[in-house]
Amino acid sequence: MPAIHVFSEIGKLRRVIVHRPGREVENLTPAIMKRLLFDDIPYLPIAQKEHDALVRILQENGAEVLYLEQLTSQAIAAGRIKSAFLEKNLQEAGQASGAIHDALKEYLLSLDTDRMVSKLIEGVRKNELDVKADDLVSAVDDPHYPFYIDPLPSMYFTRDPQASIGEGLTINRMTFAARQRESMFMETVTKYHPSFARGDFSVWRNRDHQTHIEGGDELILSDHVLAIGISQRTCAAAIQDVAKKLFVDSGQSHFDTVIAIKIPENRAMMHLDTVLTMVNFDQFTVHPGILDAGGKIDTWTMHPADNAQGLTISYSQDLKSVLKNALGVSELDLIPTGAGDLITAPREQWTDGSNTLAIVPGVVVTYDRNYVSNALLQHHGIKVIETVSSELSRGRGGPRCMTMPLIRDDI
Ligand SMILES: NC(=[NH2+])NCCC[C@H](N)C(=O)O
Repeated sequence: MPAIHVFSEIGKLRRVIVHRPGREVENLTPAIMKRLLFDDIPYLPIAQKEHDALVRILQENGAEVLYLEQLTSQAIAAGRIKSAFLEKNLQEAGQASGAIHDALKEYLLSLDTDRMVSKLIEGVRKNELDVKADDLVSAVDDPHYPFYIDPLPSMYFTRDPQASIGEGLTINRMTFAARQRESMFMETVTKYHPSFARGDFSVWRNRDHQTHIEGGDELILSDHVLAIGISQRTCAAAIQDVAKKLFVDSGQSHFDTVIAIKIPENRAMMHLDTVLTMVNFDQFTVHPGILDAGGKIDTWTMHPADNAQGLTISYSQDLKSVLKNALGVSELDLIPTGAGDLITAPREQWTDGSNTLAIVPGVVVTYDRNYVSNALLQHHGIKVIETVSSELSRGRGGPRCMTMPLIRDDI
């Protein structure tokens, strides 16, 4: 089996990457949480229990669960790149040189590799180090700001900084500075981890770009169709870039259809998977808030072509018929989040009621708190496995965001 094999959103989940929330979450304060993309501070011991419960569900249903920080640490050991990995992190964390850089480097290198990797995620507080500021960079450092290295509290949403597509992945340039370092970990894994050493996968797009794309916007609808959100986090240029790459490398990619779907740019709906996820061959959850009064939404479908752009584009506002055509199904069941109720829909969308993780066709993992959406899914014949969600949901992501599939069975 190649290192990556994901040709659907719903094929039986076999191998998946997660990150158990750690002390980075306890490094949030009201003063910095907004910038670090949190609306509240999760209670860590409960968040960890909830995360462990999610992992157990995945394992009991036949998935192998891998932890991103362990993979990173193994990759660093295999590549003997501890110092280089640290240096790159320091640079991107804004500590490229000077006395602070030197003190951080000495301190972090003295830790064993596992601990160093965790520490780069948790963040480094100023009171952990004793720095003699004998250079300008260090002298002008703001003494009231508590961190030398910011925490990465969104790290448990492993879906976003990297996303599998077919037998490859995108390693993403993240939109906000708060998350930019996150994709460095998977970049290192794909370069140095023994499980990726056969090179039997493609990097469709790496993190060295100026335009942004995030995995929450990347949906694998079938073995030849992708849907990608144009959103707060993903721009048209990046989508077109991925489409071209997939079309040109068609020998390896199989993908001949990319549907760009424009969703509102706001905090609650930062990615396509917060408002639209696939739960079965012909069934999706959809947040009614993305459709206008006439039930319309802007979509552009791209196919490969022998022209200067290398692709054709067709525009439509009829999401249902676009999806039906692309998937070759005669009927499509769009199941509204919160049963489409004026209050329940936005409330449950806020806690990721639309963010389902399919583990086989027709079986999804969802947060227990979104009980109206869950009941409706069941009513539509979907088997719903509920997972506990009081604290995890405070990070604004659900079961799909917290899981990055590496292998799914074909359907
Ligand atoms: N695929 C997703 N919807 N991910 C949710 C990410 C939440 C994270 N706090 C952020 O704002 O970036």
